[in-house]
Amino acid sequence: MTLASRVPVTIITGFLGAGKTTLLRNLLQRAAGHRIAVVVNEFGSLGIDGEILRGCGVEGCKEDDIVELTNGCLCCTVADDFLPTMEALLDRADPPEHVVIETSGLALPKPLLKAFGWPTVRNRMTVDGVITVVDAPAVAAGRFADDPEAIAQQRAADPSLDHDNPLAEVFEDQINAADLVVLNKTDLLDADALARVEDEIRHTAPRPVQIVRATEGKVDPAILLGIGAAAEADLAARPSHHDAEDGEHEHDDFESFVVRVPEQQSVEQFLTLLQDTARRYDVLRMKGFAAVAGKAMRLAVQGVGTRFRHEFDRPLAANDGREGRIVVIGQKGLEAPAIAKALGGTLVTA
Ligand SMILES: Nc1nc2c(ncn2[C@@H]2O[C@H](COP(=O)(O)OP(=O)(O)OP(=O)(O)O)[C@@H](O)[C@H]2O)c(=O)[nH]1
Repeated sequence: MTLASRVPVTIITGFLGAGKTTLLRNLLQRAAGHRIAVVVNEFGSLGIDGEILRGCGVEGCKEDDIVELTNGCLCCTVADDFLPTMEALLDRADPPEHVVIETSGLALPKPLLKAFGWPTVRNRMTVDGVITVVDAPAVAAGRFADDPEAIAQQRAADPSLDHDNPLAEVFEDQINAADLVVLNKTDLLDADALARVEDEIRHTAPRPVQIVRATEGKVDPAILLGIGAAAEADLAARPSHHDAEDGEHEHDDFESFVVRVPEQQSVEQFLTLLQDTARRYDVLRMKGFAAVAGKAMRLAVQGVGTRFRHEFDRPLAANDGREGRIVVIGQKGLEAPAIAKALGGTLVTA
């Protein structure tokens, strides 16, 4: 295979709940007809993103075009899991024209970029672009900002300290790697606030970066695909906290677990319960499914902070039972048993 015919790969990154899966679903719908393979890596063990994408309803989008890597965070399992997956895609009788990778919301993209320099894929794939999806209202609310007082105190004790907020570190790495930033959820901010968020991103980025605004991840596929960045050959321009950490990074700052919840009496009560619990325990992300009394359809719920959405997404199968499951993700120290109790459920994994 000549260098010119290397398969382009687009990496979609962005913090938990920024809208990566929503953007990808939209892209698959609008780019129908192209042979796109999707690799999804999620933090939390329910495989919800893969299920959402499989249900995208796009004609010609085959089930085995969506590959889930659930064994830990992509950026730490590159050699074991990721590279063999890439090779298997390339070796298919009908290989994809384009590969899109959705990283977990906590992944630092740089180790993944580095993987494209490995001998087994170097001559066969090129990173067309890194797209970082940003949750505009979360930035505006200061989710990724350091507490200036706390950091000043901690720096006095440890001058090498960069951030006191682990979210700031992940956000910065994801912006640093970007060829394109999609500023998503613009429906939730006014023009002034959006302009401030854009300024903050430009200020964070180590080099000029293109920013496009979006709602519901709707961006023209022609903007997303075909950037032609060859990002794997341009690593020095993409500084990372991972560079200084000898290959380790701070997933220890975050944790996730699953809560089994009983059949719910009403959608409204359940949403209120989820919201109250997210607020009280400072949960970053919740997503999952539940059964509701008298309903044959499954209730899918998605929470980013205290903002929740829900839909009845598909009929419950006979073997689904009436018990639901919710993934809960937050910073280390989440009170898992208390959260499970607050949701009226049982803790499955901690
Ligand atoms: N208001 C609003 N909500 C949005 C928008 N885009 C996505 N969402 C919602 O935000 C939630 C998270 O979206 P996802 O696409 O699942 O986010 P993600 O980045 O894939 O999440 P993780 O994979 O868990 O990191 C969902 O409830 C979406 O419906 C938007 O533009 N506006």
